[in-house]
Amino acid sequence: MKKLVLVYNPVSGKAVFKKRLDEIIYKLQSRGCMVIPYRTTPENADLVDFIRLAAPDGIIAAGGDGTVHEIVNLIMREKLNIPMGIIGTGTSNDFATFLHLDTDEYFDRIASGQTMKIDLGKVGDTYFINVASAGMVTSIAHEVDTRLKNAFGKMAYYVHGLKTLPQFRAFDLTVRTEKEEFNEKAFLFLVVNSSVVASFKNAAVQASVQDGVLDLIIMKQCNVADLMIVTTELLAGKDISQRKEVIYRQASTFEVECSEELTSDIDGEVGPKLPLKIETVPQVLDIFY
Ligand SMILES: Nc1ncnc2c1ncn2[C@@H]1O[C@H](COP(=O)(O)OP(=O)(O)OP(=O)(O)O)[C@@H](O)[C@H]1O
Repeated sequence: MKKLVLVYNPVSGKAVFKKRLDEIIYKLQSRGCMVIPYRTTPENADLVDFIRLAAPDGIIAAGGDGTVHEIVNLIMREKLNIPMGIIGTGTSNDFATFLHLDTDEYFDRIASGQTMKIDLGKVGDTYFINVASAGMVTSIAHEVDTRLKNAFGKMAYYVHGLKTLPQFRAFDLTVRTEKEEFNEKAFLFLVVNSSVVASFKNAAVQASVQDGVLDLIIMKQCNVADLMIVTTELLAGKDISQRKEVIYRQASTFEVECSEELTSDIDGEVGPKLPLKIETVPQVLDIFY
């Protein structure tokens, strides 16, 4: 019998998982899995001990991108060497959306132990599964309070962005990869693993979580009209990588510097200030898939 710790965040999204707990336990138990629930808190001080004591065959993270990020880092930091599953119940569930995990068959694959190895990104000691970024989208995401995020859901970032449009600032960025170095005045940059970012489904067209590289998207400084066109195309899921306002690159290492103080965002959490060295750690995490 497969033993699984189900780490669930009771407040993610609209606190939806509380209503789904019984259903999810049923789905796993009826497929022959033993389910051990762990309810998260902002600290999760005893989570490592809990997991060590439970000695599970896998961890299922039920929450938003923040919960997924925390479990990824726990597995890596503690060298747990067990697969992780994802049940997306947050405001945005970018990684689960990218892998199309929101299906009934996913529970069959968890129960049968079907996994794949995926790349992660790393900044300092912190791993990220989806995105490291800095610039205007970062400040928007952190300013949106939870209530507003819940009320407007995925549109919150965009709506809030429109409100603050005149305050958008460009930053002088220097980017160094293993292949090149360049400078650009830009509104924001993102280094992504999957192509779903801030609920934009096709933000990085070439992204794969198994290719051993990360994808850089830079939104160059441009006028408001052009910015609106790119945003509209992003919302429509169009490929923006070839647009003149965008720089798109793939590389295994990105060093990003900024002439001003700029704070990064790592998988939706506040990250370190620039300069950043962002590395790909190829095929290092087992995911139920
Ligand atoms: N029991 C709890 N009570 C209050 N906050 C909690 C609790 N458990 C976890 N959290 C907080 O939830 C946040 C992570 O939320 P998560 O990212 O999973 O969902 P979300 O914010 O709804 O979705 P997303 O990040 O995808 O927009 C963390 O800041 C964590 O501290």
